[in-house]
Amino acid sequence: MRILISDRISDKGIKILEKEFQVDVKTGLTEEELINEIKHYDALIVRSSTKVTKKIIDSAQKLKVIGRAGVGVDNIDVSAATQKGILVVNAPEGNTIAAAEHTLAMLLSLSRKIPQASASLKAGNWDRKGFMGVEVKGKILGIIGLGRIGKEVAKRAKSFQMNIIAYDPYISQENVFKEDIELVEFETLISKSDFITLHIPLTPDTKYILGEKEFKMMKKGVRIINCARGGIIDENALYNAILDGTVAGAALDVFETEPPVGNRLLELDQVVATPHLGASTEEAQINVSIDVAEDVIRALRNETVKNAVNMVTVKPEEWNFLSPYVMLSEKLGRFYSQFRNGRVHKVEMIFKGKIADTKTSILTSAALKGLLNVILQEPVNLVNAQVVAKERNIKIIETKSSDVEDYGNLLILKVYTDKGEGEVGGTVFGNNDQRIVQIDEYKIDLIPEGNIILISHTDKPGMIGKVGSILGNNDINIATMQVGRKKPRGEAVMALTVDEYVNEKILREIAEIEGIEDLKFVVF
Ligand SMILES: NC(=O)C1=CN([C@@H]2O[C@H](COP(=O)(O)OP(=O)(O)OC[C@H]3O[C@@H](n4cnc5c(N)ncnc54)[C@H](O)[C@@H]3O)[C@@H](O)[C@H]2O)C=CC1
Ligand SMILES: O=C(O)C(=O)COP(=O)(O)O
Repeated sequence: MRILISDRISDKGIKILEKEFQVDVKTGLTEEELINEIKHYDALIVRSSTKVTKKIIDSAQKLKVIGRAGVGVDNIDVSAATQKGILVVNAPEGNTIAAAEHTLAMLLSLSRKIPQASASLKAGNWDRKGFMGVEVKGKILGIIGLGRIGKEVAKRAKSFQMNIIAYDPYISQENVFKEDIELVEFETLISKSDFITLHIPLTPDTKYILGEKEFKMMKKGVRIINCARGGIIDENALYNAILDGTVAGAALDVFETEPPVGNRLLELDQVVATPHLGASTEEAQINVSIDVAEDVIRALRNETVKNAVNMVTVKPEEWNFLSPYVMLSEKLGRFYSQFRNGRVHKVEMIFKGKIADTKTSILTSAALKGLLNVILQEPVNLVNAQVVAKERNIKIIETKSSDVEDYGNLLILKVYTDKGEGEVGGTVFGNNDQRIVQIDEYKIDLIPEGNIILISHTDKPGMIGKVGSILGNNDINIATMQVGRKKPRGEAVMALTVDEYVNEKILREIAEIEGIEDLKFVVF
């Protein structure tokens, strides 16, 4: 397998990848060049410079994973990747401290005008009046986005005796000590803060979170720090707010367009700027390079990854328990679509027992993967299964109950089609002994492996013998045989596991036995 690295990352990660894969580092590629290159690769690793567009993703032929050596994935068309079943992973922890420290450096640069003073001195001046600063002690620092970086910024700002307020709609006050950080509404934050720093991702929701209206609500003399993403601040509105004196200064590490060629903000004395250096420390670059390399390897080996962006993440301990159920769910789907026809409009996954308290969404994806892969031409995997199903107007529902009936854990895949509904249920015995234990209302005990002949028939003497002799005459060896029935001599289901592939002619011969209503050959 081949890996393309299209932005500069630390050698440490590259060395890990090279132990197992062919790695090519090609930086500075245009979109056109990347469209041509991507066809040959199983994995792509980027930082923020490469824009992984839909065109690039659509040109990929065997791409399985896109790795982001850093946090923000706004440069990757994640929904195009999901659609195509390509996993996106990032490395969100390795550069937290670097970004937080850079933010503090920017805060102090801004309050003490260090870059301007340094440039003046180097230009031959000795100006001690022109660079009067302000202290940060006792000032209100408003943090927008209290995630990994926002929290580290808060800790450090606290040691400067700043008063910290924060806005993050996804965090509640119980998660932070009120003495350290007071969570407030957005309007309160922007109107009360002396310094505002942003630590949110760029998404359609956060685009221009600070614009003309917000700058009008701010305290006169507020200072703004953006070490998160260009595009979360409306740069024109910021420019005007600096000119009209509302904003005393801004420290910007990121820009709407990078590099920020012709950006008027860079002409202003009140602006301190760095070229997207938040994550640029030796330590952070080693961390993210190793983290992304390890996750890309896991993805290429089909193992569970640590930092999936477009799939549910499962911790290794949880994965040990879940993985046999993931395999079973896929088999339930594969089984169902081979023994029933009809246009599917709803899929219900029913979870009973302890399994109901786990990340069931991955099990639902696995069942859909099994079900849809038999029906569709396009490859369906755990990344795109739910998206593909929804695109086909298949309603997906999950029903959970902690009730334990006959089995410790039971998964039932119930499928609703234009020809009626049907279900198949399974469980796992011991560590990884997967079984199908229910087909519609029939109880059964079937190992979902190999080739299975599934026969709906009337239960009466001689049926098993007749089926067995046709198979015997054709040199087909029966490995196991099961009958599920509601009552003696009523409707029943017979499941035969056979060692050989059974051709159409033999299946037709069996189907003609009197009392057999339906017959399907299922291959796992
Ligand atoms: N300048 C640089 O080199 C770097 C920039 N970054 C940027 O910093 C961002 C934050 O990184 P982390 O703290 O690691 O991410 P994170 O995911 O730990 O934190 C983001 C926080 O933003 C919050 N949030 C989301 N939408 C919000 C909204 N509308 N209003 C307020 N809060 C909102 C989330 O609840 C979360 O707590 C990244 O997305 C990336 O764009 C990250 C690393 C380096
Ligand atoms: O991790 C992030 O989100 C960053 O912005 C760092 O970007 P970079 O990898 O330095 O291009």
